[in-house]
Amino acid sequence: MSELDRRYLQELIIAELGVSPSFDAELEIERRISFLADQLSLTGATTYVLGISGGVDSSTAGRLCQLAVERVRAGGGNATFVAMRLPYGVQHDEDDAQRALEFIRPDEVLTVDIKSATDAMVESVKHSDLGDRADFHTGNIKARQRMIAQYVVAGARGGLVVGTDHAAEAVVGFYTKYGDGACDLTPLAGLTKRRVRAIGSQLGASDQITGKVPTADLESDKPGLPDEQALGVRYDEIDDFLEGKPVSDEAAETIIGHHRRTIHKRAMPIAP
Ligand SMILES: Nc1ncnc2c1ncn2[C@@H]1O[C@H](COP(=O)(O)OP(=O)(O)OC[C@H]2O[C@@H]([n+]3cccc(C(=O)O)c3)[C@H](O)[C@@H]2O)[C@@H](O)[C@H]1O
Ligand SMILES: Nc1ncnc2c1ncn2[C@@H]1O[C@H](COP(=O)(O)OP(=O)(O)OP(=O)(O)O)[C@@H](O)[C@H]1O
Ligand SMILES: [Mg+2]
Repeated sequence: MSELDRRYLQELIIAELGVSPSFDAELEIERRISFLADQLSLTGATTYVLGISGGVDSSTAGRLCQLAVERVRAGGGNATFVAMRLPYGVQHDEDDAQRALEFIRPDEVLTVDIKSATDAMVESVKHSDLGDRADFHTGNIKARQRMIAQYVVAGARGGLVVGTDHAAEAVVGFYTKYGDGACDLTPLAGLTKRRVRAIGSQLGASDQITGKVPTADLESDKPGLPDEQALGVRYDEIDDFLEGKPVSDEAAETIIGHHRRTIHKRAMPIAP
């Protein structure tokens, strides 16, 4: 691909994902809290539901949700934030998840262990050929079990499920389709990873939270596998690409390759 073609594609992707050329953490916090508060009155929902893993994305989105529901209540409205802990058995970095909850100070914490549901599904499909990546596919079952748990709570409480997708994940399609990719609204949309960290930090998250190595943590064989290792590209490079800065040929090709292979995840289902 020529330099000019690549540059053009970069601009198209930046526009597709709505990454802003400038960034002010305070302004973005205000804009996103207002968005979350407004959506409750617009939809008639009274509850936000979000899984809290201990990672920076859910910590930041969770705090924004809590601040939004507090704002709605201060205005006389009815709104609650339910933070869900969704471990698969015992989470190896449970301390980080507890630190995230201390930072968020959610109205309610609900814990659902997704292990039995995940294991039951694995057992039920084991007669089908899962090939040599069974642990990888089980990881996607975990993400989808978390989705089910959040949707049942949202359904029962007149709530909406909050997603943590942002531009740096969306561009490479690094999420499970209809798993953590399934949600009703995405308050972090358009942000690069470093901007999510900056917002988290501005909201008062500790360095331990904002500096935590990003991990999907879905594969039992590879606990805490860093996203950057799975993706083959660093978030700093993804962020530079999305902020319109130059990146190495290798990084650009990796990002564009992931983007191309995951177009279907950012689109409606294919129809005739
Ligand atoms: N061209 C096409 N047009 C329409 N649909 C297409 C398609 N190609 C695949 N598909 C469908 O998409 C499916 C594959 O997508 P999907 O099921 O998502 O699975 P896949 O993309 O293979 O795996 C999910 C990836 O996201 C990562 N992840 C997941 C969850 C959370 C996080 C995190 O960062 O926290 C990361 C995970 O580590 C893994 O690398 C196929 O099984 C097929 O059903
Ligand atoms: N163990 C878990 N408990 C509760 N929710 C989870 C868990 N693991 C993942 N999730 C949900 O799935 C989302 C996607 O995970 P992802 O790893 O992208 O985000 P994160 O863990 O918040 O941040 P990071 O990407 O930096 O690790 C999380 O934001 C969270 O809402
Ligand atoms: Mg994570």
